[in-house]
Formats: sequence, C-alpha cells, structure tokens
Amino acid sequence: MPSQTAVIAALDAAKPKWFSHNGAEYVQAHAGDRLPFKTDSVIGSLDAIEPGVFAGNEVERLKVRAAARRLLARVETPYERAWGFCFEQPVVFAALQTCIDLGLWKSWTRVGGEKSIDELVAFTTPTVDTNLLRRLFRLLAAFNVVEETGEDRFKPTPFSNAIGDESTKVRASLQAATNQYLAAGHNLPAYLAKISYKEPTDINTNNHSDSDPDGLNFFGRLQKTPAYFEAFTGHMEAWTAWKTPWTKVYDTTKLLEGAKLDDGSPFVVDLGGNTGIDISHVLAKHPDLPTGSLVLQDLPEVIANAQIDKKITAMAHDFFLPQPVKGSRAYFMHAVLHDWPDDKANQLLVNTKDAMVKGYSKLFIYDIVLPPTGASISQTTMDVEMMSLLSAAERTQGTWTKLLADAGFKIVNFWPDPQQYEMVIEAEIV
Ligand SMILES: C[S@@+](CC[C@H](N)C(=O)[O-])C[C@H]1O[C@@H](n2cnc3c(N)ncnc32)[C@H](O)[C@@H]1O
Repeated sequence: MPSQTAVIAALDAAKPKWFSHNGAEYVQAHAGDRLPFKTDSVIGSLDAIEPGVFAGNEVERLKVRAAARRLLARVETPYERAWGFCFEQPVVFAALQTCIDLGLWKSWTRVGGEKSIDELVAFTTPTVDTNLLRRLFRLLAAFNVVEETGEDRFKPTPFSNAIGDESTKVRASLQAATNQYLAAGHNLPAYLAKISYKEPTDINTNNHSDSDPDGLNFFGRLQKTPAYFEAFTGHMEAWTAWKTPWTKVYDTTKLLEGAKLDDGSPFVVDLGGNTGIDISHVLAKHPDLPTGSLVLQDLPEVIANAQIDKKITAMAHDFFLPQPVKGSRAYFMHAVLHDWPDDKANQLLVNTKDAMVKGYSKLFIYDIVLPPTGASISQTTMDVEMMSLLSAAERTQGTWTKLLADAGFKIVNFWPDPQQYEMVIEAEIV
C-alpha cells in the first residue's frame, strides 16, 4: 500500500499532456512507453484506496479526496468536464431522486444484499416498469452508486445504503436539493442578469423568491411546507455531523475556569442550534454541568423536533428578538451568520451583545473563514449557495473583523478546524 503522501504526489503529478498522443486507452496500450508511469500500476494504486485505510483520519482522507478531484480536473478534456456538468449531473440526480420517490433505497437498505432487477422492482411503490428501473440502475452502476455484479444483478454500496438509512440524513439532503437548491441554482444566472449583476443582499426579494412559485424567501418556504422543512433540517444535521465538533476546535474547558455555575447561571447558549448536535457536544465533553446550564435555541418547529438530553434546556427563540438568556459564559452560533447579509447579521449580534456581561461572557462563531486564496470546493460552494438561496455570503477574516467590530466586538482568536473548512471565532465585547 503506497503512503498517502505518495498517492497525493502521484495524483498531482499526472498531466494531460502525457496522454496527448493517446486520447483513448487502446491507443495508450500501444504507446504506453511514452508515459512517465505504468498506467496499470497507477490505476492499481488508486483502486486500492478504500475508506478503511484512513482509519477515521478525516484530515488525510480529505487531502486524498481533494487530490483526486484535482486529478480529474487536469486529465479530463474541456469537453468531458462540460459533459459532466451539463449531461451527467442532471440525470444522475434524477435517477437518485426517482428511486427515493419509489421508496427503493429504504426498502433495499432494510433487507440488504445483492438483488436482481426484478427483486428491486418488487421494492418499489408505486411499481415501476422493469426496463425503466434497469436503465436507471445501469446509470447508477456506471457512477458507482450501486455495484453491478452481473446482468441485471446489483449490490448496494455504502452510499446507496446511506440513502436508505434515514439516520444518515443523506436522503433528506438529496431531497432538499430537489425541493429548493436545484431550482434556485437554475434560476441564478437569469436572476443575476435581472438585477444587473449587483451582489444580492435582499433577504426577501431575491433569487429564491424569484424561483419560488409563491415568491417566498428560503426560510418562508420552509415554514410553509413541512416536507421541505424536514428535508432541510436533515441536511443541516448531516452537514454538521460531517464537520469537526467545535469542542475539538476550541478547548471549552477554558470556559469552565471562572464560570459561575453554582448560582444557576447559563454556561453555553447555542443560537439557531437546529436539533442540538453542537450543544450535545458540550454536554458530552462536560457531563457534570448542572441541569439547565446548556441552552438550545431555534425556531419553534425546530425545537419541537429536538431530541436532546434532559439536562439541556430547549427554548424556542427568534434571534432577531432580544436575547432572553442573560449573562451566559458563552453564546455560540454555528453556520448561522453565514445565512444573513451584514445588516441582519449585525442585528443578531447586537441582540446577543445586549445579553452578555462585558469581561465575562464570550461569543463563539463557528463558520467558514474564506482564505485570501485557495478556498476549497466545500467553502466556495457554500458561499455561492448562500448567494443563491439567501442573498448571504461566506466571509473572509477581514469581513468578519469588520462585521464584529461594527456590532461592538473584538476578535480574540480564529481557531481553525483540522479539516480546514471552518474556524471557531472567539470574540468579546470591546
Ligand atoms: C444553517 S442552519 C445551522 C444550524 C446549526 N447551528 C448547525 O450548525 O447545525 C441555521 C439555523 O438557524 C435557524 N434559524 C433561522 N432563522 C432563525 C431565527 N429567526 N431565529 C432562530 N433560529 C433561526 C434555522 O432553523 C437553522 O436551524
């Protein structure tokens, strides 16, 4: 097994010009001696990389993933890259969603195992034409969503199993795209032309409302359509679970020093905390915290779905209203401010500051901090999705500093996560 560093170096070394005389593999077989590597041996090394080799080391896994994506970007021709965006992604997504709509993933994951196409048809409700499902499955097999083991025979993969396992929230994430992300992305070029290519900043009249049948903004649509709300909440849970827990990025034991816990004061308030993953990380790290010292806040319909430890107080609260929990040691917001343009973000920050005790309370923002160059696919995708859905944006170190200064805060430190995706921004009242 080659080391991960060697694999990344090999991936990064592959150049399109090496293949320039070849174009197709059968030509390469005859002209392979012109390549600076043995194609079979490189393919063997790549195919030998299984998720298990990383033994849970997310940092190394993500480095190899990024290198593999760079490799594709280099070796694919411009036509192949365009084909991927214009032809492949729409139909693969359509096949995934159709099988969700047919209830296929859920039934298959429950039972498991290799199945014939007829057995897969038997999983579907309503029933589907065998040849229709065969065509979708051929496509999904070509994209390694399922494994083709013989003619009309398929095995599940970790990905297809995850779609069928509701606890992973992968199905919810795909469904959220069908519900909102795809239509908004499709609408974005025309919308940007319509607003004369000004940067979108309006939270109500924006690209989402332009693509929504009732002209609703993103959160307005979630409130109106419970199924959309369920899908988005699930997507948020999957996204947050994928990230490094904030308690591993910032050492929260430092907050215990000097914290007033005996008098029933709050320790951490998680604003817009969704169903409670982040606040639960705090309890997991500090299980002896007194009952009620951890507070989860979100909109009422989110709080109603939160399944959290009894020690955590779940509280419906609109963060554009004054913060009711005063004098907490810490106020925490994860992926909240990136949803809002600066004027709304300022209002939220000022509401929070008004509840804080200067010199005691700290503010923690866990969000993307865009680097000056080389922002990753994950960071830049989130930035433009925020534009598309919410007229919002990811921020740089400079724009975070200004946003916080305008609301009366000074930044103590930026704590980067090991995945290099987000940072915990530690701030205090000036
Ligand atoms: C992008 S999600 C982040 C959720 C969570 N902090 C996390 O990282 O998993 C934004 C959250 O803000 C909540 N939210 C939106 N508007 C809100 C409001 N006016 N008051 C309180 N929460 C709100 C949403 O319900 C959602 O849970």
